[in-house]
Amino acid sequence: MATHSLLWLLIISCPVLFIVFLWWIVQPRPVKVPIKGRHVFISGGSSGIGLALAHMAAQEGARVSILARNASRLEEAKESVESSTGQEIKIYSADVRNFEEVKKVMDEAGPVDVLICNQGVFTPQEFELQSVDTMRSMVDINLMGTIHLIKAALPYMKRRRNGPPASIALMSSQAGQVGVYGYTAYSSSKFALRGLAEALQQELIVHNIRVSLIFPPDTNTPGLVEENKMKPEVTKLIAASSSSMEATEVAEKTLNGIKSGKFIITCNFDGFMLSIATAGMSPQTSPIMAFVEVIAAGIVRIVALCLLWSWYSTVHKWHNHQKK
Ligand SMILES: NC(=O)C1=CN([C@@H]2O[C@H](COP(=O)(O)OP(=O)(O)OC[C@H]3O[C@@H](n4cnc5c(N)ncnc54)[C@H](OP(=O)(O)O)[C@@H]3O)[C@@H](O)[C@H]2O)C=CC1
Ligand SMILES: CCCCCCCCCCCCCCCC(=O)[C@@H](N)CO
Repeated sequence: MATHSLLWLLIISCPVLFIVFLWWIVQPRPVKVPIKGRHVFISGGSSGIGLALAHMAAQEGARVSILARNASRLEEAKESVESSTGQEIKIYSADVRNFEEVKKVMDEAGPVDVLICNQGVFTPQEFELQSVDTMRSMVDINLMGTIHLIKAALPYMKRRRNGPPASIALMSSQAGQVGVYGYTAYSSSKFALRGLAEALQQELIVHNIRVSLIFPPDTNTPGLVEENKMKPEVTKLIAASSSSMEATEVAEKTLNGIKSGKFIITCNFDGFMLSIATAGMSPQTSPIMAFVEVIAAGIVRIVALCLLWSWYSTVHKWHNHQKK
């Protein structure tokens, strides 16, 4: 009897002690990043996920600025956000590829509290068929554009002295966690954001700035409608491994993740599994999530290997079908 209860005590106390240990070591420490009354700057805010974010942030009482190239789409976005939320928002027309333009915008917009680098372009195509120019535009807009935005906004963000933490959020993709057929250039540009975010968080922690990385699945946006017109069949089949979402749902996950100071922000259950499979050396602020990552690692790796097996079967089947 006594050994029985001792055994139970051990079984229960081991995980509890382990969680306490994780709670003690996780870095950066968990924080809250308030949105209300703060300056939220969203690039690519005139369409899709960015526009949904602008609506939501304005609804929550943030001072919202959005940036994109096309001036008339910016005007439309401004009208729609203002009429539905009653909050005034600022619009800026610039191409993120041009650092001088971006810098001018940031000088004019004033200090940003929450910078959401969401602009992005995606053209899926087999590597051998895709032109170097198309590839370069994805890397330039998705990666260099993000670097330009942060570079221009950071000096002002760092000048904040006290007050709640600031935040820099980068819109990656599930194709930034796993390479996917047809996304050679796009996946490169989105994987790169992870390295950027991990290194940047180490540099900015002392300035009380939190970095977040968002990994959405296929999301119903004007961008996706365009993308689907030329998506290779194999890319469609593989991307269907994760269920698709609405822009408002992704925006909600994003904003909640930013407010909780999360480093990795996942959007659906598949994305949650993917984040465990690719936890790597990314920071984890939540001791519970750290616990789940450790306990589930082995089994999730098996699931990942099975999924890869099915993806490779798809590729082979398609290849054989094409040869016929
Ligand atoms: N939709 C999806 O399935 C998924 C999307 N994502 C990512 O989410 C983000 C938003 O995607 P989504 O809402 O679908 O995209 P949309 O195509 O609907 O919107 C893209 C936005 O980015 C702006 N933009 C594009 N290029 C530039 C540029 N050079 N300079 C400034 N602004 C630019 C566009 O405005 P304009 O053209 O006027 O400049 C527009 O506001 C992207 O980073 C994308 O990679 C991630 C996973 C899935
Ligand atoms: C271990 C368990 C794994 C769970 C399932 C993982 C499924 C991964 C599917 C990847 C799909 C990539 C979609 C990219 C969307 C995107 O960015 C484009 N629409 C362009 O915007």
